[in-house]
Amino acid sequence: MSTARTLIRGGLVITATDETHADILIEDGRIAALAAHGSTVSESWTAERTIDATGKYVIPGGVDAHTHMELPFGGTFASDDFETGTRAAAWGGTTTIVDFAVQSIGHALRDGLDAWHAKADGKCAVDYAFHMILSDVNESSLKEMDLLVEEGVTSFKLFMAYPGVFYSDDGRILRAMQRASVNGGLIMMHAENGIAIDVLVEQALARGETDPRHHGEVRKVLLEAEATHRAIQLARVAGGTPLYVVHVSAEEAVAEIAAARHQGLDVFGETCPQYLFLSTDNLAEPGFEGAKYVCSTPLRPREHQAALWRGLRTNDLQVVSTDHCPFCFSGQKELGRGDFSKIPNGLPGVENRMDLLHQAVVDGHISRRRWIEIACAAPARMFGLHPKKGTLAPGADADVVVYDPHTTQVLSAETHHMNVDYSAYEGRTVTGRVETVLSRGHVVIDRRTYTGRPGHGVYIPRTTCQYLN
Ligand SMILES: NC(=O)NCCC(=O)O
Ligand SMILES: [Zn+2]
Ligand SMILES: [Zn+2]
Repeated sequence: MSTARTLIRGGLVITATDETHADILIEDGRIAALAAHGSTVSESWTAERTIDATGKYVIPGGVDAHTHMELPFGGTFASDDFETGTRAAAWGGTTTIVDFAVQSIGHALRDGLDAWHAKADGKCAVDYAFHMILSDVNESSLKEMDLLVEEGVTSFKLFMAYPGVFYSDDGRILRAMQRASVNGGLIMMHAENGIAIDVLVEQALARGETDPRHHGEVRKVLLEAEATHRAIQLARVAGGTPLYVVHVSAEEAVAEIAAARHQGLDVFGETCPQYLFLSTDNLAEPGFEGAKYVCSTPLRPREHQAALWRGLRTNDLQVVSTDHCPFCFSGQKELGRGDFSKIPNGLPGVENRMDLLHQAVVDGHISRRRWIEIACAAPARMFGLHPKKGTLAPGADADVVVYDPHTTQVLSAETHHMNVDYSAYEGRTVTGRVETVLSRGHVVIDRRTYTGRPGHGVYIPRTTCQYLN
């Protein structure tokens, strides 16, 4: 479908590598050209639509490489489906999500992938792609991995946590890694020692420790660090398979990744806004309020945040994704009243990521270019979406956000667009707000009005990782 020739004029164009006052010409859903603002080249451009970005930032649409729309978990489903979740993503300046299709135990990868395509097809407001969760590594699922890589599902998440659900033992992990080292797939790891955690859960419950804060206490830092270390060693044994550790929350886990990278290994790390902005203080909120903050890996004591920020600055951590996996407080998180282990794991955040990371720019944790690197460019390269996504360059998809860096907003469930009855950041004031969003040249948010539609977003098959050391 062709879109109007569009001009975005007068903004500060920020990519992972440059900041320039430039105008952008968009044609047929792609960026046709950039030229210095006021230059004879850009002055000669004409278009059916001109967006005035004076005083604003013009940035690539966000790439959120870790979402779970409608994930079945703990006897319920994540409360955002692909329609509501991708609309919320658009509101928050994210124009591509990579969600996780799930292989159920005893089923083929293909069954899981087909099911996720059916959930997403015709529903999405912005573009989407899939990783595959491997819950049942066996001869036939290993063979299927090769086919999936060929068709554009090029990353596979394995779990060292959640025994009996998604868990794989070390032998299965090693086999999947060996296969990935041949077919080019990227192994993503949920690195927590789930077997040991389950013992601690049982012992805590036997002592009558049932409140949400105990979720954080049993999922120990050492068990995240140990699993991270083990995953790295298994990847080495498998022949140096690239490894991407998801939702890193603990300083000690960052240290394992940093040490591996120091040795030149292809080990990468992702963290999430909840670990950067929230802490065990939230899990310990009075009554059952802490349930709102139950996710795995868990929130950590505030002291861990400095190591995560440092990792993001030094590139020991490369990506910030949301792990968006919302469950309503009412009726869903409440499943775990009286037993923290029954609280569905996951936090909402797909709408908040770009703003929270801009706040990190305002607070001096990261530079503006690093903001774009960790939220747009790196996830696009890591997951084979570059050069279509994650940057503003001729030929790239015209996924563009006009961002107002001066307006302040208060994050709240009253005003957010995610289908969940609370905000993990309720009442937090942030500086900066998405103003206008284009997805492949279509305006989907027009000066704070939603103008998108379900089905505009298309499935994007991916190439293999473009981020190797
Ligand atoms: N992170 C979380 O608590 N829920 C989603 C599933 C996962 O990523 O492990
Ligand atoms: Zn996980
Ligand atoms: Zn996740």
